Amino acid sequence: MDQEPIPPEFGIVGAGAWGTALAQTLARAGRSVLLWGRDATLVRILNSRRENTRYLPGIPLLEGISFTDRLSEIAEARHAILLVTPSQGLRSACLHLSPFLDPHRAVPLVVAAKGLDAESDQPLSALVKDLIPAHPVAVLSGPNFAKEVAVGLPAAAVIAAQNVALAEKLAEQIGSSSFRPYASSDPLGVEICGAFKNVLAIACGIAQGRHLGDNARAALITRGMAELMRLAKPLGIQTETLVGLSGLGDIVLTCNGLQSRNYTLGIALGEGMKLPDILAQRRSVAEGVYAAAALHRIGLKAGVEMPIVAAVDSILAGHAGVEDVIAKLLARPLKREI
Ligand SMILES: NC(=O)c1ccc[n+]([C@@H]2O[C@H](COP(=O)([O-])OP(=O)(O)OC[C@H]3O[C@@H](n4cnc5c(N)ncnc54)[C@H](O)[C@@H]3O)[C@@H](O)[C@H]2O)c1
Ligand SMILES: O=P(O)(O)OC[C@H](O)CO
Repeated sequence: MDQEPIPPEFGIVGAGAWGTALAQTLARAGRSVLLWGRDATLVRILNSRRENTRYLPGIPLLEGISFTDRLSEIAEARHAILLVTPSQGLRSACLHLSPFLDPHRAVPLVVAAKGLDAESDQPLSALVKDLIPAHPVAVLSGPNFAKEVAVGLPAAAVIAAQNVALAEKLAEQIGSSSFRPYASSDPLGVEICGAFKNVLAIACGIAQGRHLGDNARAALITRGMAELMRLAKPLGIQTETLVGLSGLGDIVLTCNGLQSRNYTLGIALGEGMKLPDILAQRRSVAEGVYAAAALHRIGLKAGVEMPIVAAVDSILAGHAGVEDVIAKLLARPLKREI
């Protein structure tokens, strides 16, 4: 008699660079993983070549990973389901996944995308909770370029959940000798940091593209941190989160790293390219393009001054040119540092 196949320990929704890298790190930790991609052609390539030729070319994928284009199979995952679509695709991914989930088993859902829902300005974990209320939700974030994680270079991340025991359990299950997740009880803080760093990386890229120098980048990063600290207060975000892996850690990485899609998008803007032309040349997502407007609105609602976020938003929306925005930022009245 044929035996029923054992469901995978982890399901991953989204076969882009990060979903694939997370599958790889889980497989390296000895976990069984099923990776879902919505594009059947890519899934066929993944199955036949065991390489994500589109989003993570040149990296052989480990044996513990299987691939599917059927979301129903992901719902069987025993430990957790990682949600790794771009932020603006998460709503539809949840709506498609939800009917297959068993609310009585309530497998944890882990948001590994970095952004905010542009329809509601909600953090993604809140969106998932709204759409799939019976399941516990956690978030995974930190300074992690997909390619480095995929080849097994050392990296650290943070896993946050309101119930910190869940975050600790997931950290145990996901961690390995090359990938160290730290647990946190501040999912909102981790998500706001993850969205914010992408916007700041675009600002730093613009400065780089305009050849404004290293001093300007250091000033932008530091004043960006000041904006984040101001926003953190009314939102109730823990200070430790701001200087943790999802905050300072990811800002250090993304605002300097030529591997960053947000930073390089900023460079192209600074060099004078138009946003639609930059986006048309890219296959991969640059989340800061969507997060800037949402964060700007969140700042206004909270009564918090966020000049760098506002500047990036106005450039991306085509309301102002790069030169004007830079001149305006530099002409702001002098004030106390804090
Ligand atoms: N690439 C990285 O280094 C990295 C690291 C950490 C976090 N992240 C975050 O992970 C998320 C995904 O990024 P990525 O790098 O994997 O993106 P990517 O551009 O490499 O791939 C995105 C994938 O999502 C799929 N997709 C797009 N819309 C979808 C939808 N509506 N439903 C289902 N699938 C959809 C695409 O087909 C593609 O497979 C982003 O929020 C990003 O900020 C990326
Ligand atoms: O390429 P980016 O700019 O999306 O950055 C990737 C990761 O978020 C870095 O932590």
